[in-house]
Amino acid sequence: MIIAAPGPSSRLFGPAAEVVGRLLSGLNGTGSRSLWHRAGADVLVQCRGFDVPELVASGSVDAGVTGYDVCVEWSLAHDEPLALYALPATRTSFVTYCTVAGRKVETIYTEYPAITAAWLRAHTRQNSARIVRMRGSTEGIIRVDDHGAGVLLVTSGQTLAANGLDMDVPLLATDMCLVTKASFVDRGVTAGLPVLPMPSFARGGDQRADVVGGPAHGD
Ligand SMILES: O=P(O)(O)OC[C@H]1O[C@H](OP(=O)(O)OP(=O)(O)O)[C@H](O)[C@@H]1O
Repeated sequence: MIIAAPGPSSRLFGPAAEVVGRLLSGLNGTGSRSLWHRAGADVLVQCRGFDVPELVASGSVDAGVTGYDVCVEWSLAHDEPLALYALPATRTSFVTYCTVAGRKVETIYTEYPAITAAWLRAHTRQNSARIVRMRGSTEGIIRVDDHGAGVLLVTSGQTLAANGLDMDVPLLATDMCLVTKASFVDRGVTAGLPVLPMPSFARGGDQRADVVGGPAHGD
């Protein structure tokens, strides 16, 4: 089996290494410059966390470890379900809508355009808002645009506060998860892991802004 996981340049490397070490026994040297490693009959390939869902969906790897947020974003953007499984919590963060109280929001800056669009559709809220895609570090532009809001990752909340963003609504909780194709069957790697559903606003059922379990930021 080939498993993809965030490499040493990723903020998820530490938490991912811990999880992957439990999934694949006999791994060595995962912090070196080598981005592939043998573990008995299995192989670990290291990459950017946000590329893991694509590698899984394409069949290039059998399974991946990355953030639940990244998997949900990929599934919504590609209209393709993936099988997501909860792993032990390492560092839970929240994908959060934020702005400055009282603003008339016209633009939403986000690294989650598909999640943002699904959430807006589910809540028939700010449907006319323009969505501008970013790769992170969105708080500054949100703050200086008088009609700006954002959907971004919040861990401690310190960055929100430091940039004067005082209104926030969590859309979903995120932590590390295991991802496979929906058709993938391997009792070994997924055994005993709870299945993670998509957020309710993306399922078309319960329309509340909910907080569903899962893992961080996939880079
Ligand atoms: O709530 P806090 O604990 O303050 O964390 C939130 C910050 O962390 C993330 O940034 P990251 O460190 O991943 O950098 P990037 O977004 O610029 O890639 C996120 O984009 C926020 O900017």
